[in-house]
Amino acid sequence: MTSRSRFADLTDLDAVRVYALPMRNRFRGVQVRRGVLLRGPSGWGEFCPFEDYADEQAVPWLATALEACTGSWPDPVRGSIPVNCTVPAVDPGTAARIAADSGCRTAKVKVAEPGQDPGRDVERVAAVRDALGPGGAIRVDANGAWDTGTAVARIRELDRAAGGLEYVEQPCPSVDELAAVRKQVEVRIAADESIRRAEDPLRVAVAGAADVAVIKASPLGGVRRALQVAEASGLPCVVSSAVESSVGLAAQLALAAALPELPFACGLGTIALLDGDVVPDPLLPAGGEIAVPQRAPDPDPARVAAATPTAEVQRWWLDRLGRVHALLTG
Ligand SMILES: O=C(O)CCC(=O)C1=CC=C[C@@H](O)[C@@H]1C(=O)O
Ligand SMILES: [Mg+2]
Repeated sequence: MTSRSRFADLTDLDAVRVYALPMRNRFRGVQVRRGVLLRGPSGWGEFCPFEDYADEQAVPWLATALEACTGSWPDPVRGSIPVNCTVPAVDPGTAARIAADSGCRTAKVKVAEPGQDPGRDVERVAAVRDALGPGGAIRVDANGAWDTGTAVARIRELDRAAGGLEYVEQPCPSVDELAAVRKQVEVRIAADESIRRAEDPLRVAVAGAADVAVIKASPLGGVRRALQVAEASGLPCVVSSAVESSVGLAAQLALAAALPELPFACGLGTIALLDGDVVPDPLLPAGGEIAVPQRAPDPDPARVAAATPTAEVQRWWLDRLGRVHALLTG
């Protein structure tokens, strides 16, 4: 890919559409997911850094969107991706329903939600185990909320409630804390927030901080970059989404499809978290797997029109896109 195609002039894009899709349950403090769909010579891409991210942090997200709409993805080595369903920090009944309705054999359960009692995590995990039955796999994600002592205690408790956890994602904020926790528990540790730059997975591996690397194309600057990072890490990788529409999710599926090894289900069953989509055939799992599309699906104009936010919100996103593009190309 040439640098010209990767960092296209924004005026080369022939469509730029801001969307806003409500979430079925609050997730990561977000109730409405927003972003921008971009159409270029190779199709559609999506720019959707979370709204609390600084412009600098959003730069690799734009590189990912431009790779999709002006460049290309690596060849896939598999045609479908096993995925987990994602269970937000909801009540046990809702958690069980999400897991059962998904048809997935693996569930990722959010825990350590700020302001929630830890007993709620135990109930949620137990309800998901009941819904999945003994053959399913359960992983939990604490988003770095615990100190090491709390992590060790909670992981043991949640491992019992789950009847065995597959892994715990980012129990503590720092790499050193992950390494310390990993020495004290039997459950595998996965690093997510600790992997945001190309050199991070290696740092995590060298520190003995994780058994699994969670890889996301957007913060790493695209499918090709993320693939290189994954291969350099030497760790088994799980590809996880950024809770995009199906347009952006296609890039994450392309990454999962191109990894030489894929020993775990990926965190790509996230369209179910959104109430709606911008494409006619959302990239939802069937039988716990998502078929890999050859390119991002085309948004449907009527759905995009229905998801178009206020003029003020559109302006905010277009201004952000312009600033981030200037940083990317500057
Ligand atoms: O991995 C999944 O099952 C879904 C994606 C997911 O959980 C996340 C996507 C985007 C932001 C994150 O807070 C969150 C995560 O921490 O992994
Ligand atoms: Mg995570």
